[in-house]
Amino acid sequence: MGIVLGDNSYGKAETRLVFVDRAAPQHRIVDFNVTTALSGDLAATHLTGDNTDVLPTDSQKNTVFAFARDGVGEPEDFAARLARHFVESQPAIRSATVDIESYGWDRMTVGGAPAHHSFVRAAGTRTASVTYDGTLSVSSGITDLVVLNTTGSEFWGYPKDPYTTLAETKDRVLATAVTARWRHRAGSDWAVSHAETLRLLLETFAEVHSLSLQQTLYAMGRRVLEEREEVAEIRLELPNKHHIPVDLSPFGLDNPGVVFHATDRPYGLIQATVTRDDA
Ligand SMILES: O=c1[nH]c(=O)c2[nH]c(=O)[nH]c2[nH]1
Repeated sequence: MGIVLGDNSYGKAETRLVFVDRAAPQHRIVDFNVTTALSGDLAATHLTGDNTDVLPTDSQKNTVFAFARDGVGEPEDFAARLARHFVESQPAIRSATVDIESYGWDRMTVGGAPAHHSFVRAAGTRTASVTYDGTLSVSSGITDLVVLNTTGSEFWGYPKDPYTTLAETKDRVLATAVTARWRHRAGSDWAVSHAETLRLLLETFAEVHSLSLQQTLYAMGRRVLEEREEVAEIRLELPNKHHIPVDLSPFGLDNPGVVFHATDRPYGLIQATVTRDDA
């Protein structure tokens, strides 16, 4: 029986980096969660414990902070800088992936004026994932973006087997927490590309009259590919955050679509990649 080492990588997960830009009286902040993953000729450490080629994960964490000294810019650019650095400075490293979660902070309004140094956490988390192995591949995304339509959603026409109890509906609450990740086929202004893609995802969620969350998902992905030519493909993961109408008849009350039980588990999970047929 032969035993061999398969795919492997190593890095520092979840380095929490906060950068405060004090250049103007109105401060700005960047709040990242950075994960590095390096791979290459790393058999020696696995097989014999020879660490000649193992840049410590502690050094990787330190690099994240050192590279932030003069500003970090867009998450895609910061991830690319780091990924390139690890491959170009470490002979054994062939490929580096840097994942960043970027938490948004909105400036507070205090006494009707924009605050100088006070912020409130924004909804949703922007994500970027960059791999450098001689060429750069860049994906951007969003996670934990919770959205809800109070109407404009139906679900009916499904098969009924002996275990089906779900009532068909022509009007339900549709809610989800969007996780989306899209691969770029060309570089672009990352901030604009992200803001516009997010706008398209949200607008489509709001505008589509939904016969299923699957239909909504596909429409969201399709709209992004139609309007953002820099995007090669997009993957969406949409948990169906069920809102179940409560039967109030035991209390002698009707419920004309006003009282719901928002359940958190279990939840339907709808996932798909929407791609170009030339991607
Ligand atoms: O939009 C939906 N898709 C499903 O596949 C499904 N299944 C279910 O129970 N409710 C729903 N809703």
